[in-house]
Amino acid sequence: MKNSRNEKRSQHPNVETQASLKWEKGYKNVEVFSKEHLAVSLAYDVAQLSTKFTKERGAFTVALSGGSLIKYLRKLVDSPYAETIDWSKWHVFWVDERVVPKDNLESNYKLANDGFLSKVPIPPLNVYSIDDSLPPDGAADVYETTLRRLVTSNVIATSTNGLPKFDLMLLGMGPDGHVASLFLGHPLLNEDQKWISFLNDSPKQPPERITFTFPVINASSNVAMVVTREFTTSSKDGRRGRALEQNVPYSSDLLALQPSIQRSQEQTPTSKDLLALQPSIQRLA
Ligand SMILES: O=C(O)[C@H](O)[C@@H](O)[C@H](O)[C@H](O)COP(=O)(O)O
Repeated sequence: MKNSRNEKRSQHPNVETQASLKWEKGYKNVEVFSKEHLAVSLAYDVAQLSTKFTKERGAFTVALSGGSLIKYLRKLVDSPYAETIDWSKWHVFWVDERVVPKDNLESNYKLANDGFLSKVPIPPLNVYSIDDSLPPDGAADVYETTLRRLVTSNVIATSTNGLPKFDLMLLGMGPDGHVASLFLGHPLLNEDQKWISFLNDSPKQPPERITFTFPVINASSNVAMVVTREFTTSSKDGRRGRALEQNVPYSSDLLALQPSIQRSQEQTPTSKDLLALQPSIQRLA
C-alpha cells in the first residue's frame, strides 16, 4: 500500500507507526507489524478505502479469504469504525470457500460471520456466500453468475479487460505459498477463462473448494496480503520445502497483484521473501 498512508496513519491516535518496520530490501509495499499493530493498521486502511469507494462509487466491494485474516479485522467492529463506516454500502465476497455447509466449522463463511460480519450492520443481501447445497462445480458456476450480474449492475466495478474489479481483496498466504485456493503446481494456476473455478483435490483440507482465479485477483483495485504465519521449510513429502527453495513460481502473479507495485516497477515478494521476514516478525510479535 502507498507510502503516504503512513503519514495519514500517524495522524490517527491509535496507530503506533514506529511499531512497523519497512523491509530492508526496499519493497515499498511490504510492512512488518507487531500483531496488535497489524490489526490497528489494517482497520485504518480498510476504513480509508471504504470511505473512498463509498464516496466514488456508492458501494464498497470486499473479498475475504479465510484463515487468520478474520481475527485481524477485529478492530473494525470497535469504535470509532463501528460507528463511522457506512456498512450499508459494503458488499462482501469470498476469494475462496470450502464447499461445506455454512454452519460447518470448516466454512470460511462461518469463520467470517462469527468473527466479523455478525458484529457489523452489513445488509444480509450484500453478503455473497456460496450455495452450499451444490457440488463444487455448480457452486462455482452460480458464484460466477452472481458476479456477472453484479458487474452488469455496476455494484462491482469492471477492469479495462472486462474482469470484475473488486475494491479490496484481503488475502492470506498459506505455509506452502498458496493464496486463495490456488496451490503450487495445481493446474488451476493457469486458469485464465473462468472468474471462479473449483477443485476437488485441494492439498489443504477440506479438498472441495471454489476459488477466484488469478486474472480476477490481479484485476483488483487493492490487495492486502495479510501474512502472519511462519512458513514451513520442510514437510513429510518435502513439497513445501521445495516450493520455498524454488522461490515459489507465484512471483509474476504476485507482481500483478498490486497496481502500485506495477507502476513503480519494483520487485514484489514471493513466499521465499516472506520467509525471510520471519525474524523481523518474531522480533515484533
Ligand atoms: O480456505 C482456506 O484454506 C483459506 O482461505 C486459506 O487460503 C488461507 O487464507 C491461507 O491458508 C492463510 O491462512 P492463515 O492466515 O491462517 O495463515
